[in-house]
Amino acid sequence: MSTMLEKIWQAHLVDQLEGNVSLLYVDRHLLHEVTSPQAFEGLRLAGRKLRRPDLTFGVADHVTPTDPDRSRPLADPVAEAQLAALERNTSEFKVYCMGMDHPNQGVIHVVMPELGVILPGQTVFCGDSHTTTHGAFGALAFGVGTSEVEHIMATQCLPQAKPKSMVVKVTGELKKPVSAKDLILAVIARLGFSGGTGHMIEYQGTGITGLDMEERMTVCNMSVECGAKAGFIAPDEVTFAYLKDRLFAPKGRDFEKAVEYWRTLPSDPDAAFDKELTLNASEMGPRVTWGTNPAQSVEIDGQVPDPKTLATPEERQAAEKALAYMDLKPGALMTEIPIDTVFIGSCTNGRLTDLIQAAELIKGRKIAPTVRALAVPGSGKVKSQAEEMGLDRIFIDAGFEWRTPGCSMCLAMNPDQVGPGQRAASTSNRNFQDRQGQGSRTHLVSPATAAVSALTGRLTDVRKWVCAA
Ligand SMILES: CC(C)[C@H](C(=O)O)[C@@H](O)C(=O)O
Ligand code: SF4
Repeated sequence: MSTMLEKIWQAHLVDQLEGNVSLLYVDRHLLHEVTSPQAFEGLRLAGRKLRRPDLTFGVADHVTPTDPDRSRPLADPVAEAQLAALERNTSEFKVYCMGMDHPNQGVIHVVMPELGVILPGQTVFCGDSHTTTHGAFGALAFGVGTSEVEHIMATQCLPQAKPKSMVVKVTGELKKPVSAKDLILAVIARLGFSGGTGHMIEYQGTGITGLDMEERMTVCNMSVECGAKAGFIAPDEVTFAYLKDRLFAPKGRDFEKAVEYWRTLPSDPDAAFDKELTLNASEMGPRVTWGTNPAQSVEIDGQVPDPKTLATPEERQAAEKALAYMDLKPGALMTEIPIDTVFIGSCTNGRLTDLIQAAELIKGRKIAPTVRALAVPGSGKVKSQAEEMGLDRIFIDAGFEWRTPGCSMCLAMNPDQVGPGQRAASTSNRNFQDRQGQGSRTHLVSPATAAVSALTGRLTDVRKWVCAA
């Protein structure tokens, strides 16, 4: 009668500390250039060794420019220092690291799964909130702070209070072109910006088991956006097939033995959860955010809500503030909102299937002359696979910029930014004030919605587009 959370927690329990705090063993520790330099420095100052370099993996992504010209030193001295520190530290402490020139370099949450670094039943931590992505494999995975990064480096353990459990049951199946991104935006809208706080969400139901691994990663990636500690999905045949033969995954007989163990991980059918939510995937349409947090979304054929109609004073106040920042009027049709920037990429939607979906819609067409559009593969592997399929040509011929891998326009830590007052349709996961650049306005959407919106120059209902085409 255990949940998957209890099973994985129990299997990693090193010691029970005071209160509700457990000391957990860490199977995978992921590092990037923004949150690791200080932790390495702390380790060095304390004269400590890195406990398990073999369980630690690094990659350059956040400040890495996506310009194909990657000459060093970078123009931004802070970015240069962060990248140089990552390279120096991982080489000194003997950590496998994909620096800026490594062929597999890319966004950490895209790169690690595709190399088979992440396996079901593992504990996976990283100084990055979207570590929740790896829950797609049935791993207990979430972001930690820089001091915790240092703690893991030194001990390979992490003290943690056990979160509460929540099950989100998604019945039915998505009706294409409605996507996993629309699904998770709908879940977050239902739960609210902090509705998941203190909980670990397990996603269940046909709406989830029908998704491929890339779609499951999109769902788990955004779990943190409703305040949840993490989200995860029980491993199944889809998971095992994805992992087989990946670089760091077990091979041959070891793989079979691992699968036997992985099959024991799913929550028992009668396991009890602290909280439960049910949604029907077949009723979902494409979604778009209108506000400045990812819970503020409606379906694309809807309207900007009137703050007065919202349930609580907090929601009303947040909506008023958001609409002022976004320069939107209550009642405006979402499909009448013009956009000038389109970003397809990030750890939410920078994988091969995301690029394929977008490319199918723009093939042989041109983006609106008022739009700047970026297609940014999430990793070197995604980029080369996309290029083998000729997707780069489709994007370039349509007027997109085809970039090299990195976090890019997802956050304003590198040269890809949305200007003040500009409005973007973005496949990333956060629409906070100034997120994509000072004064930038972000509408979170799926790759399909981003693609058709690039063509029309306004937020567009991909269902109508598919019918018309
Ligand atoms: C820079 C990093 C610490 C941050 C995170 O924790 O998520 C970033 O990846 C983000 O998406 O906001
Ligand atoms: S792509 Fe965006 S959300 Fe993902 S790790 Fe990079 S900055 Fe964070």
